[in-house]
Amino acid sequence: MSSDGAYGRLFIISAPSGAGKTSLVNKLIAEMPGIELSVSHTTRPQRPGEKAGIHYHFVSTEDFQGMIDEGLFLEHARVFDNFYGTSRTAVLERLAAGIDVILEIDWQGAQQVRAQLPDCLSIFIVPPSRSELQRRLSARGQDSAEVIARRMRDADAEISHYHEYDFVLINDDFAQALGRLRCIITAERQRTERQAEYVERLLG
Ligand SMILES: Nc1nc2c(ncn2[C@@H]2O[C@H](COP(=O)(O)OP(=O)(O)O)[C@@H](O)[C@H]2O)c(=O)[nH]1
Ligand SMILES: Nc1ncnc2c1ncn2[C@@H]1O[C@H](COP(=O)(O)OP(=O)(O)O)[C@@H](O)[C@H]1O
Repeated sequence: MSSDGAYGRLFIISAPSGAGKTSLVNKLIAEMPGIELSVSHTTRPQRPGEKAGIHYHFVSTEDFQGMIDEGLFLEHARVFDNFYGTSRTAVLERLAAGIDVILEIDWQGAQQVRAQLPDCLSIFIVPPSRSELQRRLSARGQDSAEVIARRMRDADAEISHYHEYDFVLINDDFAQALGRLRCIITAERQRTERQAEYVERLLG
């Protein structure tokens, strides 16, 4: 718990690959104090430009399985033939310290987190169109044509879970989508139960 007695809020962000969730979240975190991104573990190969411990904790399938066996994941899932998971202690310690945490995870992970921490707030990001999604995946220039084709094939399956989320954001104009994301986080921080201690102190 933080010095004012409040736990951090947990935000889940999901989107089909290439919709822009990492770009939006990185920008948000850079400009907003008190909110951090959870760094996932993955068995996927490191992309050029990605840094271990910053973008992901890159681990072998054997080590990932060991972490599952030890119960170290809050959630984990197989996505595009690789494993991804969120460290339980890293998230819970930050929430207990009053820091808001963002999880960038897929719909399977989102379901697992909601079942354990129902107070979390989840946001689904969609691209303006399929063709723009394909264009962004290609323009990112980090995946082979085969990997991009696989991600496009799986996009519909991810998007079909949009109704399980509290909010849906269309990432067409970047600045507008970022503004809307900021609004959701800010509104959540103003919830009555999160301000109650402050107001009670004011009342004496
Ligand atoms: N369940 C779960 N999904 C994750 C986690 N980390 C990333 N993902 C999802 O894995 C998918 C692929 O991520 P990545 O390989 O980084 O590709 P990108 O989304 O195109 O940058 C995305 O849909 C992510 O939301 C995690 O810790 N848990
Ligand atoms: N609103 C936007 N308009 C145009 N390009 C965007 C927008 N949002 C993100 N992008 C670009 O699309 C690509 C995919 O974005 P990224 O954040 O990596 O997606 P994700 O994390 O969802 O896979 C990147 O090259 C990024 O710069």
